Amino acid sequence: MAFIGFDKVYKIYSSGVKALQNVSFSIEEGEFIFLVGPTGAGKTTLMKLINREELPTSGDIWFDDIRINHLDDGYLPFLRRNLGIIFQDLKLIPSRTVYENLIFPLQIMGIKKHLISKLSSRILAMLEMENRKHHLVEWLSGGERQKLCLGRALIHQPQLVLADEPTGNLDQYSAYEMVETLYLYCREEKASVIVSTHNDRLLKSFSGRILQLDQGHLVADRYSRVRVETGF
Ligand SMILES: Nc1ncnc2c1ncn2[C@@H]1O[C@H](COP(=O)(O)OP(=O)(O)OP(=O)(O)O)[C@@H](O)[C@H]1O
Repeated sequence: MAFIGFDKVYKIYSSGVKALQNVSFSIEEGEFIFLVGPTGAGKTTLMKLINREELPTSGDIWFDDIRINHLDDGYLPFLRRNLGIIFQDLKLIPSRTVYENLIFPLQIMGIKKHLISKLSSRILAMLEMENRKHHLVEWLSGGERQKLCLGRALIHQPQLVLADEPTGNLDQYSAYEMVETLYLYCREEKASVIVSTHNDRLLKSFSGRILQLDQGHLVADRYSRVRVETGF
């Protein structure tokens, strides 16, 4: 059984927009996926279906042997424990510190203080933001906020990471660094990672599977191989 499975999924919003049409694919554990397609192709919708923020109009979605479109709402926190999500609108609390924002998901999960301290130190070191730990998020640059979101998504060591346009406001080097972090996380933790992007240069910098949507249809599913995987 695949780790993630979409089986003939349709998503038609109440406005009548057909955001996804007859989409079927499967993803194995440890796969790194770029999700591409023009504006409005359905990339965010696809991620929201995996996160159970939206339900499909028809078809089934499987996550680790569980048919999540039939999952009782009471089980959603268990589903989301296995997910790390980087949203387009970041969802940080600007009036709180870097540290407070970082550990927020761990507190919700009821993780013990000593483990929170260990996990947060590891992530702050990974982000090279130890000296920003007590800074308010509103003092950070856009790129630093995006880095913090990346850390917050990975801090609980999820099995699946969904990153929706995580490099949107970043310069090319920072975008590369962010995807490289996700790429290494995928390899080291054997986690699956789905990154939606409009940035073609990133596709040329990392080997991986590319799922391409167009007007709600999955129009291509291919692999790209890059000979040298470090540096631009
Ligand atoms: N809540 C909603 N209600 C109605 N229509 C929606 C809703 N969310 C998205 N849509 C529509 O569904 C289609 C797919 O949107 P989606 O955000 O999934 O595309 P996308 O590929 O992520 O686009 P972008 O690259 O611009 O972020 C678009 O036509 C969009 O306007």
